Amino acid sequence: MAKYVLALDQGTTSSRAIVFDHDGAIVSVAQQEFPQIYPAPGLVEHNPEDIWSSQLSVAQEALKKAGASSTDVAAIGITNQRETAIAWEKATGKPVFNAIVWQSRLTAPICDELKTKGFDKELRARTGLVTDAYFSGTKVKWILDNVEGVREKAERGEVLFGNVDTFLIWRLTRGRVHVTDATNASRTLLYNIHEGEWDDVILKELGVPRAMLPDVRPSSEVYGETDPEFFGGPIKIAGIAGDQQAATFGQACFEIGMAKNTYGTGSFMLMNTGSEAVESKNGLLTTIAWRLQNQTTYALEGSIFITGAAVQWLRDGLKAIESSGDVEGLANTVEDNGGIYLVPAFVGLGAPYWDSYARGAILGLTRGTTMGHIARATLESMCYQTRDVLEAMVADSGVDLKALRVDGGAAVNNTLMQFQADILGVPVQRPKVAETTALGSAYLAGIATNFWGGPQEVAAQWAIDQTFEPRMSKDQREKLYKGWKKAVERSLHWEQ
Ligand SMILES: Nc1ncnc2c1ncn2[C@@H]1O[C@H](COP(=O)(O)OP(=O)(O)O)[C@@H](O)[C@H]1O
Ligand SMILES: O=P(O)(O)OC[C@H](O)CO
Repeated sequence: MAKYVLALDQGTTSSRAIVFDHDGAIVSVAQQEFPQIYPAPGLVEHNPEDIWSSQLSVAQEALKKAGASSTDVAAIGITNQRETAIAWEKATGKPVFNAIVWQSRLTAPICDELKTKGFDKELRARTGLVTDAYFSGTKVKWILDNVEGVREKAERGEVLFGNVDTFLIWRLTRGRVHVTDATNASRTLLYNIHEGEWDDVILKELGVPRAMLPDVRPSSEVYGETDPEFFGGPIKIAGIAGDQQAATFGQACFEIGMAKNTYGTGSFMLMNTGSEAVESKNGLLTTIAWRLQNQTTYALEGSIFITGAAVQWLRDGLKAIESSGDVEGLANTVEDNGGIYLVPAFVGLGAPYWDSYARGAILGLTRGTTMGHIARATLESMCYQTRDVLEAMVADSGVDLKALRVDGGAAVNNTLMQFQADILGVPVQRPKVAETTALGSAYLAGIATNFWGGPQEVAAQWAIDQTFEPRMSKDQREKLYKGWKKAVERSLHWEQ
């Protein structure tokens, strides 16, 4: 009998594989970073072969560490950096261009044109998304328009498109399965979230041939089996979700009004809005949280492009710290931010500002400023941005958040989590299993293969590691936040 589920978590900076047991506990983990490609300021790409080879190798390593063979594994769940667009030749599986990463501003001019035409309103109504270079649709259009010969082949169905989930499944099944799930589809700017289909009006406007698009399936079902060669025998692929949706599932946010925030490269807050696709009037996205047996659950999302990546910049760019974990000690060399605000608009700003042309800024510098203040301002910027999206979420949903569930690589930072609770005025709950993204995709795969019973079993397994209660006075909280809003103002439209 199968004892485990294997989760493949293909993130922006690393590929991870985690083996979970029936209690939802981690049995083994393997992780590999892979190269980031920055062709020009504001552009970010990955080599799809790096994505594939790192992901396959960590999957094999995680199974080996667990001492597991293919028959020990009930299923594989796939979760992925979302929106990142890949196109490849059907016959050979060979990518026709680099993966254009979600962060890349490459298609900002295409988005400007769509907005000038007024098509942004159609896009918002049909997809729940704003017209921004973040999403896959304009990236696919760019590849079709700029890589020679691709458009003709795509029209004949000889070049296929997929997000990272689709590409990995194509490779794992040796070209037998071309699918995605509703959560990933809802991030493409090509999918009608109300009708549950690729949207012909949008496909026509962007000139994207339907023949190149994957089948859109629920987030939990058996899509196919891995080629026996990879893991010594076939394993069912039975769960797919974009990483932020998978984390929302892994955090057991099953009731309307429950929300989680993930602190990785960027931060993404999702609030469950049930069977209703709530339209945002405050700069958030309406997205699909998951689809189980054709029942769609929606969410409001606040997507923040840079949070943990600003800590990486302190490490790699400024060389102020040796490892990301050192930021906490450096920030604690000072008592407060000393009036410093850092706006990490390195690739523009996402929710709720949606300004591709904003750029990073450090404000309030004096002769007394130390690297400690800058480190503190970096951590605080993660929390202020989260407050920006939480305010929008409360305004859109009418729900007063009782607690925020947190996860992601930076959530281990207690100083950060305490400041987050202080600046929101809401308790912050960190769960025992911090790998909620991988866990969520494991649950989706395990539910499809009867390894787990359903969401109620997931909710029963969720447990708190630590709660951070707000301790700051309201006056102090509002004063600090006012300073942030002023700093953001200064960074907007910088490149225009
Ligand atoms: N102790 C820490 N304090 C603040 N940020 C941290 C800490 N540890 C890691 N990070 C940041 O968290 C991010 C890694 O988180 P992870 O969830 O693995 O990201 P992703 O899935 O986006 O690649 C990095 O950007 C890193 O700088
Ligand atoms: O890879 P992560 O964890 O930074 O997540 C990226 C998001 O899915 C982008 O929308």
